[in-house]
Amino acid sequence: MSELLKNPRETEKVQEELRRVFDENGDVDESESHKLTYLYSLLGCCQRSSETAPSFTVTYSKRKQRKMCRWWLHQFNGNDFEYIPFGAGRSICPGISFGVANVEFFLAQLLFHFDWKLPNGTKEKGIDVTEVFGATVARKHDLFF
Ligand code: HEM
Repeated sequence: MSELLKNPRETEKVQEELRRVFDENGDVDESESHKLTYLYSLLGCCQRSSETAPSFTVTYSKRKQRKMCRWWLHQFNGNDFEYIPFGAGRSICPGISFGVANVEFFLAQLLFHFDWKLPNGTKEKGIDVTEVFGATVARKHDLFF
């Protein structure tokens, strides 16, 4: 939501897609979700640039346990670790489908039914996207709109 508010042109494009696909239906459901290519691309970008789960991938060697920062792994191009918002390997998130479906559906509903505006003359550049790290990554300051 923060990224979309910072990029109104992208918001318009994704709303156009959603409203075109679900025009007849009048509401968002799973029936046509395979047609939401722009929404999926945006979600992919956001998951890559702003991770939800800052946990560390733990790898084991014979003698020691090594912790490998997954944000750092995101900087790798051209191998299997370039996109791992749900982790990888044996401890990969088992809730991927449930998690993705909920994020997509919730966001798609809000975009379909509402036009998002920043309050009180706030400019896109004024949105503070500072994050704090814990069990999950969260905004440091609440997002009001
Ligand atoms: C968009 C939503 C979600 C994101 C971004 C996410 C991300 C992650 C990440 C990064 C890990 C660590 C993987 C690793 O250590 O390599 C993880 C683990 C895990 N996730 Fe998720 N997750 C999401 C939703 C869910 C949901 C909905 C459930 C359960 C219903 C779930 C259950 C778990 C469990 C049980 C683990 C531990 C797996 C293990 O250590 O064997 N997650 N998740």
